[in-house]
Amino acid sequence: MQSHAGDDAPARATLQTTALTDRNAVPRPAEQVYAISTRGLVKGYAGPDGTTTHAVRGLDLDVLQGETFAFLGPNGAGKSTTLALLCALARPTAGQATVAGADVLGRPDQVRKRVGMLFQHSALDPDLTAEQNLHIHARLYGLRRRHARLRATETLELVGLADRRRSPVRTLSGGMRRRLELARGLLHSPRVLFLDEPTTGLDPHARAQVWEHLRTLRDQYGSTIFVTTHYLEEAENCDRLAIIDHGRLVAQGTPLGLKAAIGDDRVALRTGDDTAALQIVRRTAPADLAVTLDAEGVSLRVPDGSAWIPRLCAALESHGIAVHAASATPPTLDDVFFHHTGRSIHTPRQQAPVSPAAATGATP
Ligand SMILES: Nc1ncnc2c1ncn2[C@@H]1O[C@H](COP(=O)(O)OP(=O)(O)OP(=O)(O)O)[C@@H](O)[C@H]1O
Repeated sequence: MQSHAGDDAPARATLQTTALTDRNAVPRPAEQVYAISTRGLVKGYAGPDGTTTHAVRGLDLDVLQGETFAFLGPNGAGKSTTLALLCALARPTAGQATVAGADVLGRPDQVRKRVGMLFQHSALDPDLTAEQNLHIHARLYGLRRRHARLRATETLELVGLADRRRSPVRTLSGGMRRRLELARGLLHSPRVLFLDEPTTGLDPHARAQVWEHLRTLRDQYGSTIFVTTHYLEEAENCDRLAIIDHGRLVAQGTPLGLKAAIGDDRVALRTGDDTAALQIVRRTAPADLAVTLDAEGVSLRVPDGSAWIPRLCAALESHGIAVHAASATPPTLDDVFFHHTGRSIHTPRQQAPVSPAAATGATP
């Protein structure tokens, strides 16, 4: 396994010492410190009818310390289950994971102490004030009374709620409640913050505010942030992302890198006669390219899409077909998802494959 945030890291200390004392030493790249590292992580749920739902199937994941990392996948892909495993709230069926320097199987108590969590469902008491909610949670985390008060004040300021500290939670907007949850998750200064779909149900303005605070956390405090989401634009906000589908990791990288790997632009044409246009475009484009017709018109994927537009328009117009609109769009993260899974992230999920529990127990 790699070294982790929170290890007593003698290797890192050695590296720094070497750089200071040995001028002839060959410079080495800074050692990468992982806040989260998993190998072959599996979680199966036994069903009453003797089948097993494999929610997570052999996950290998590395998240660098200080990184904002998105875990992107459609409903039922296994995101919440992975989060529960990484926060040591559920035991893996197989595999291993180290989070904030502690092993989730060997030291689940340490993992829980070192991470902060924001669940999909609110853990706030609506009748207590923002401040009272934080005090209670700080005491539950084991913070002494004075320290609890101090951290409540600090975290309320961090999420922009200092002026609402005496407001009962039920009077706060949905966005403010999410930010208060964020403050709650930060009370004990966690090394890694996990957020399960933190902006689901929020309007775009409130969503942007939550992200503003997450970016502050990363930029000012170097926090490691792990966010599950099915919003493509949220994954775009992150330093890196992993795409999960049916419990398996299908791709991992930076948003730019993943999109660049797809390469091709999407060219879409709206014409006076899309059915006839489909045939002309098929004859004009290279033979191995798939040209499709849907509600948005005729489309195809080609490298350097904008260079193809004049060529296709000329071919269509020479056959008397008027082109009303033409566009070339670089790949999106949904295209990346499509490339790896054969469907859009917004397509309703097929029934997850199940297998007889007795046959495996831990089969990914
Ligand atoms: N406690 C459980 N018992 C049995 N099956 C479960 C349990 N929890 C989750 N599952 C199943 O495991 C699979 C993955 O679920 P999970 O909640 O991890 O997905 P998700 O990506 O977080 O979905 P969502 O975005 O809808 O929350 C699904 O098929 C789900 O029905």
